[in-house]
Amino acid sequence: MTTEVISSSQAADFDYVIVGGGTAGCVIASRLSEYLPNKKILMIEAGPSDFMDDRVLKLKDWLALLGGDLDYDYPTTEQPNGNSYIRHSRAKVLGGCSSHNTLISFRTFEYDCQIWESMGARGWNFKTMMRLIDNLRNQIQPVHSRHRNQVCKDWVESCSTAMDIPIIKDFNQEIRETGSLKQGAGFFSVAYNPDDGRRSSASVAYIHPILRGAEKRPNLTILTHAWVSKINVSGKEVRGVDLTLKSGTKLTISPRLETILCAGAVDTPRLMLLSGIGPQEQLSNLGIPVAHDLPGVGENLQDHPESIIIWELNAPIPPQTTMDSDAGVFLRREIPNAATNNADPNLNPSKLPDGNIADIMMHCYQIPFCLNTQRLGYDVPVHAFCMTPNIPRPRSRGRLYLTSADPSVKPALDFRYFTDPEGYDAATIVAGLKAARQIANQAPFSKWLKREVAPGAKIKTDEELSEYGRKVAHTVYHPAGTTKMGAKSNAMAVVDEVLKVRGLSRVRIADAGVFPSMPTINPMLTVLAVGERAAELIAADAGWRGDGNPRL
Ligand SMILES: Cc1cc2nc3c(=O)[nH]c(=O)nc-3n(C[C@H](O)[C@H](O)[C@H](O)COP(=O)(O)OP(=O)(O)OC[C@H]3O[C@@H](n4cnc5c(N)ncnc54)[C@H](O)[C@@H]3O)c2cc1C
Repeated sequence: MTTEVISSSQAADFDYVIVGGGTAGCVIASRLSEYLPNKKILMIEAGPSDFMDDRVLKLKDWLALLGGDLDYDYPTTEQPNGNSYIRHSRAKVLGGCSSHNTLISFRTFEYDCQIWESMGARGWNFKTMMRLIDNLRNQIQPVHSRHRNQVCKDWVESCSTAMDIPIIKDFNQEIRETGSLKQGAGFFSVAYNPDDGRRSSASVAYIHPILRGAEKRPNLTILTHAWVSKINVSGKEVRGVDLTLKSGTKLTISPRLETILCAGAVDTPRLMLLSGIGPQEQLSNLGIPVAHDLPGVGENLQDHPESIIIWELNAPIPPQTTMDSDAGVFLRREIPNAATNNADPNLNPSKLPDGNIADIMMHCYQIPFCLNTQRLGYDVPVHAFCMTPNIPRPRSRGRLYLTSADPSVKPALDFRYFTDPEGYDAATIVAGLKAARQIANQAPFSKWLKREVAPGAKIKTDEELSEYGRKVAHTVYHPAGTTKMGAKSNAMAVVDEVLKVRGLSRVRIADAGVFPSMPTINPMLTVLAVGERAAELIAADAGWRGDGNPRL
């Protein structure tokens, strides 16, 4: 079972402490306790357990969790080129964001692995990523036929006809076999149980078997409702963390071996900065004593921005669905290998050619997802269908920073959306909106549509589409990169290729923050793979010799 209480005598009895029982944290807790049965592991989660909690477990109800009591709900700073009203949901519950996301599951592309390696993430190659993803415990499969409604099926068919692209039966099989996705449309693969519609989140797949007693892990303690407020640094060594239990009791945990930070791309850098680990100038200006000057903490903030185009339907959407966003389309806008012309050395330092892999992606939403259009005065149709073009490999880079030493003040998230000097990000959104209209004009999908609600027929030129597209821009909820992995020579890297924090001993980071750059696809499987690899690396340092598979 999970617990909300540990005593001060227990506090000194752990070998490893995992901060954050989220997507990567759950993988690491499960694997480390399996690989190292003689080591004691504590995982600390700020939120409650999701075990037997159908509010969380029923995938279709995901939207109801956003903005509620299980959401940290981070605002963004003013975005002069984009939308300043975006709220970034981050889950506060066991399983982290995999407990409130849509569980769309894509394998990492080979190209993204090559970019990572070119940025100093040695060993994070495609072969290794595929091995790690093969090893995941989540139940992942294409949306079941019983969850495919006719509107969505017609949409996929129209994507294929209008754009002259194939229908892909299994996106992940395609990535596994060819290394990427080029143009194509199809139903997503989703981490869920098609029989009961429940999530196969990180906690369900990795922790629930332990909570049910189906797997015995006497060496693992899962502490919920406990907030980690400080990483304790002595000299150049991390000694552990301070935390507050649900009861209000404060404890210091000093693991014998390592502290592993898995609080996510927002809360890991936030905790590091509040603990004095980060850019010296920022910390000194706020009066936070500097424990370790590390300039990259909070920098390199990335996301998948998306925009939206909305139609009113002339009939209600049939009820079959997994979570109202069951299918998607991948397109290619630029000429082959255009990425080699990218002048920014921080984005593609080795000028790696991108062939003709997808550079536009679109989800469909079978609900009125009108939160950003309504503010501009557009109406909200009862029966709606939305397409949300996003930027798979965005070029704008932002930063996360503290504005106060007060730990209750949320950090500033400045994504700097649509600020890349070449205007690549904005152009991708315009191309996506135009493609969406082409698809909407194509039968059989076109037969379902009554009218375009937003932006509406009056918005036509590229300039108009760009302005609209950026004003109503939203997030696919994929912040990453704020504690990036990189080569020793890169002063802005926060962790090395084995996830150890630069210049400090006995501490690693394993969450979406370590991504050197954003993978082309929705990132959850890549985060789970980071968790799997972190567990292998940590266990190997403690003498684990693996399961007989070669470690690349
Ligand atoms: C609404 C939404 C929809 C998404 N949909 C998809 C999708 O369909 N497919 C996809 O691939 N990706 C999706 N994503 C992105 C994906 O879910 C995340 O990238 C991924 O889950 C992040 O994992 P993580 O381990 O980095 O962090 P998290 O999963 O966020 O884990 C961090 C954990 O740390 C805990 N924590 C934080 N601070 C502290 C502290 N100080 N003390 C103790 N505990 C702390 C948190 O409570 C949380 O449980 C979505 C995200 C959101 C928000």
